[in-house]
Amino acid sequence: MSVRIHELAKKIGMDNKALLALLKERNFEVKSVSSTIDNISAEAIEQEFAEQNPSAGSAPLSEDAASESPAETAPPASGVFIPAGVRVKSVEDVAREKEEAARAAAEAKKAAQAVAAPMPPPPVPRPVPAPLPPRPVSAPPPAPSIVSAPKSAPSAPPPVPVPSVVSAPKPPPPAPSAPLPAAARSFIPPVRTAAEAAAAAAAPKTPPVAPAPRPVSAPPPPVQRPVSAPPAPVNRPSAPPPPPMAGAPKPPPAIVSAPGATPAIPSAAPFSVASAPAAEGEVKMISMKPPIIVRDFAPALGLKPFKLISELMAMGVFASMNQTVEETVAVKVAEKFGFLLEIKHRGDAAAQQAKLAEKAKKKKDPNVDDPKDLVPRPPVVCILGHVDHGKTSLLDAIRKANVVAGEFGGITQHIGAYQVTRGERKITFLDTPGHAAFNKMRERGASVTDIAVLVIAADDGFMPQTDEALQHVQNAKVALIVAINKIDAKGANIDQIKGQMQQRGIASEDWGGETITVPVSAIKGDGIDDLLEMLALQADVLELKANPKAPASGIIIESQIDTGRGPLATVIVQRGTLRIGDAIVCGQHWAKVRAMFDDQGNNVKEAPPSTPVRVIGWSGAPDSGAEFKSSKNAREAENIAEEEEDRLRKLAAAQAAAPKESSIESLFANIAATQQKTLKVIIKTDVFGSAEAVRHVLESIKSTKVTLEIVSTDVGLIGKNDVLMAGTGGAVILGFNTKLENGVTPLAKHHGVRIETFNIIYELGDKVREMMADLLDPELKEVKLGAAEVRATFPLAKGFVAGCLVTEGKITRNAQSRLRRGKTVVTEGKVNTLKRFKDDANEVRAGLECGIKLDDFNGYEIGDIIECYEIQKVRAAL
Ligand SMILES: Nc1nc2c(ncn2[C@@H]2O[C@H](COP(=O)(O)OP(=O)(O)OP(=O)(O)O)[C@@H](O)[C@H]2O)c(=O)[nH]1
Repeated sequence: MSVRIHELAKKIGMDNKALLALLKERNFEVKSVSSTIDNISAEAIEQEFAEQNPSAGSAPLSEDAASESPAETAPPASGVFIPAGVRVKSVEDVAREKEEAARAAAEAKKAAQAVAAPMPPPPVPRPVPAPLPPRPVSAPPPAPSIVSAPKSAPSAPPPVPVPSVVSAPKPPPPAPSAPLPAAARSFIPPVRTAAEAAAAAAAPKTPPVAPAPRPVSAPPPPVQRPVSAPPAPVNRPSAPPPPPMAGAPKPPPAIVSAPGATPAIPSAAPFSVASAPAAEGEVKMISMKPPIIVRDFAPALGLKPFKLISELMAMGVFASMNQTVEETVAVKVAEKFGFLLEIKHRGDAAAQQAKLAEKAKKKKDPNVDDPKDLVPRPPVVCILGHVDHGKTSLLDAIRKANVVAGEFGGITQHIGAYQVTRGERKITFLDTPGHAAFNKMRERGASVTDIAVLVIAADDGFMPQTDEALQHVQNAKVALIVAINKIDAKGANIDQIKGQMQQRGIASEDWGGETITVPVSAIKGDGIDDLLEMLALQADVLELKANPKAPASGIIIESQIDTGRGPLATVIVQRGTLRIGDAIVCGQHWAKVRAMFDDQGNNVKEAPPSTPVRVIGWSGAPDSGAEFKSSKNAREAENIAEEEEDRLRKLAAAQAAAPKESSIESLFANIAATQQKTLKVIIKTDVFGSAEAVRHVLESIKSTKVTLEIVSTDVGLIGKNDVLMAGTGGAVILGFNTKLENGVTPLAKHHGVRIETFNIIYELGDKVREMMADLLDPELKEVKLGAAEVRATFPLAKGFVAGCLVTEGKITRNAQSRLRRGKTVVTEGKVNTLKRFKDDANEVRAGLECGIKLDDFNGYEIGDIIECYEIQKVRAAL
């Protein structure tokens, strides 16, 4: 058993995403809020939340938590709610810890180097090496008091209690940006070079007075963090004074000031000084433009050029003052001196400038929304799947499950786009046909949606259109939810479907994949709520937003010409709000929105993002799948549409006028084409999508013998103009889901125009195939009638006659025949004479004897076979 994250979140009253973040931090393998965790963990979390005091702040803290400063227990910036008693490391914590560990390692290394320095002196007894408390949780000392400690450093021996300060377990402050007084910084380990070493040497003699450290152990104030030193400093007291310094202790101040002032490094000790900042964790950045010339590079590192040259020589690189240093070498040298060298190539700057320009451009671009204008919008969900797998039934069930189902009338079949309300949320659905011919519609559906629901019948499994729909979904890169429908049906096998899903790389969540899979029964209504919940959840994850204030734009889902209302189109608004009176343009068509209707036929005045509406007022039926955009006014929209029409016309003319390939082959091909039989058709359909589907079916009919020419495709009733056009061009009119205008039938009869109408797409395809085949000359086919074996020969006055026994079928007078001797055909001709005894016969059947004489042949031999056949004409295949 497992529990989905969103379910658990609901139970414990926590935000989905917050819980997801919390679980991720706890190393649960969860990807989305629809992922699951095991029952036991879920219960533990539930319990944990149940036990906790509602106010996290007042909850009794665990030992760990209690040890944290208030800042640590506060909810992280991510907004993730962390219950009391639950210690969760924030990202910053983790980063800080890492940084700290790295620093500690560096220090340890340094200390080790110091120990290994020339002539390591005998280990100095550590004054207060004392066992360091693991986590001096007990409040850190107030910052100022600590700061005061180092202040005394230059004049007085280093305070012995340093270790205790150092021992402060708390990592360094999360925000290093917190200004740390220079004196305080000098307190940090690396500072401890000459002066400190000397002081350390003296330290054992000095009693651990430590006025400064005391405050460290002082109670509460949380300020202590910044000062808390890295763990390594434990070595500090034992660090021996460097021998050369022993005699002449150098005043530490120069070093103390190192963090701030880079170049002011005594050339005599470039290494120690230069490395100071790095040791303090303050890696200094130098940025230089190539080429890096020794003369410029040295001052940047705070070195005299000759020093840099000798340093380079030590690395095997010989360069003079004016010579350039290779970038990789320069970086290494910089690192050696505690700097991070950033080389600014010109390309980088150019790219940066280009980026800035792009940003500026975007700012001005009216097509780019200001994030503050974006508001959540309903998801657009497309239902896809194989024919008859229950897409429409599922949509019906969803509409019934809709909480305002009572408000809905019957399904408005044609619009194909619906909006349902669930609780306070709206979801927009697009229904797509499952038949192969409607591929374009499915592709369009998938491409304009946010989430695709792939419906698979549990008793049928993946079928060709299921795979095709899946392909569309994957191409469109939209979120996928699989609805295994018909789970109530006999033979339903959910596991088999899940297996098929796995084979296709979309394994179901409970099979270790990521695809949300919901078993449903559209007929019984089972699982519909789960499906809606998953859709809502997925929409949450996608964080869909749009700008309702922008000029309206969107996609044409379907268009048609309605008798009475003229061209109308179902559109989905994707951006902005479409209002009555708006001027919109789509390709070569434009509209001043006269009226808009929702999926139930109600008048609507405005359509915000993700709303499907039917728009009336178009100049023509726009292409499905095309994008529409708002214009300033109707005139501008008309102009744009006209320009587009003009452009398309010119393009077509240019294509027609383009020089054709002229070669002998193309000449013969052209001659063959003119001689080839052609079936011309005019397509009329109810909606644009059907026209596409019919075209698709017709284009899929392949024949080398007959060409199919689609003269025109249009939506609407079959009218007189269509008949006249068909009469002139010798075309056939194919109507799909449409009717004939009054007076069309007699006109068609008069002009000899054939009109065929269909409601089922594959019937249309079959009929067109037939019509194409009818144009071909019939094929001749030999049909065997029977055979007879020659048993004797009889002389006649003129020639011979063969005495035969009919062995199969029948022998017919005047039928075509051939005489075989073994495998050789000796002669072919008609059966001239056929006699039964002495009488003429028209046909003699198998098992009877007869006399046969073939046209102009007398050479019969016993054993010859006479075969009788006829030639029939059959319809040629395409
Ligand atoms: N037993 C059972 N039958 C169902 C279920 N859902 C749909 N059907 C039946 O499946 C058949 C096809 O349903 P439709 O909803 O028309 O299928 P469709 O996928 O929309 O079909 P097209 O639009 O032609 O692609 C109908 O006879 C439905 O009654 C279900 O959950 N259980």
